[in-house]
Amino acid sequence: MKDIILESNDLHAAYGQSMILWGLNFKAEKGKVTTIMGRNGVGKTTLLKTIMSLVQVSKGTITYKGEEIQTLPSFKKANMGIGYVPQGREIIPKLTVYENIKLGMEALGSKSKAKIPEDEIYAMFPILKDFRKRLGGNLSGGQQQQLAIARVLVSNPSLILLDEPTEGIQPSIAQEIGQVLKNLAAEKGITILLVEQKIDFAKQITDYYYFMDRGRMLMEGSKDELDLDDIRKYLSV
Ligand SMILES: Nc1ncnc2c1ncn2[C@@H]1O[C@H](COP(=O)(O)OP(=O)(O)OP(=O)(O)O)[C@@H](O)[C@H]1O
Repeated sequence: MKDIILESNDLHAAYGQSMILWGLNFKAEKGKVTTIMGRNGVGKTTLLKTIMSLVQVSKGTITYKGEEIQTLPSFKKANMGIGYVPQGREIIPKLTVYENIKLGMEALGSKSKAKIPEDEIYAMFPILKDFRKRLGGNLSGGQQQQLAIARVLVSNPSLILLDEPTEGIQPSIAQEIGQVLKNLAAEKGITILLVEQKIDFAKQITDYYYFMDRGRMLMEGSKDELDLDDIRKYLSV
């Protein structure tokens, strides 16, 4: 049987009176990359925010490692091993690269040790080692994205949610980031839930796809089942 880490059932979420997620069902399997695609404004970011309790669930459930988590606060979810890399990265511009990474470690508390130590992080993203003392705000978009992933990694996640990590970054860095994410899933068993609009990036790393439309899942399938040309057409309509 597949080892499902995260699952939603009949998930509804709204901003005030405006319902955005309308009974959404999906699953993310352990150690796999699950990608949610869909046109602008269909609710992809809202879904990740709802998983993190930044938007409240109005109906339905979210289950993480067999436990219902839809009513838990964000910090608790972070402590349970759910890492979130939001759109726009949200690194602290006035702190150095090292200090930004340290913030991720501090989230663990003094007793725990990062399972992925700093050395390993620097091996994944060598540029962060070179720029350890540089201010976060002085990094390029791609370097900031790498830093945001590094910061989440030192907090020992079992699951990482990423919101359009390739937005506004050059293709060669996007490819490097894709390779790191793929390795984290395949070698460390970390589950990746990715929101992405760029099909060429998604194709590089995805095991299973979902396509969202107006707050519902419209289509799903494994990388072998889906015809990516059809998807391309659908996304560009
Ligand atoms: N804070 C908010 N308050 C009210 N409505 C919002 C808020 N944030 C987003 N929305 C609306 O919710 C809908 C879904 O937005 P969301 O950002 O989740 O879509 P998305 O699929 O991630 O799109 P994009 O790719 O453009 O980020 C949109 O109609 C958007 O205008």
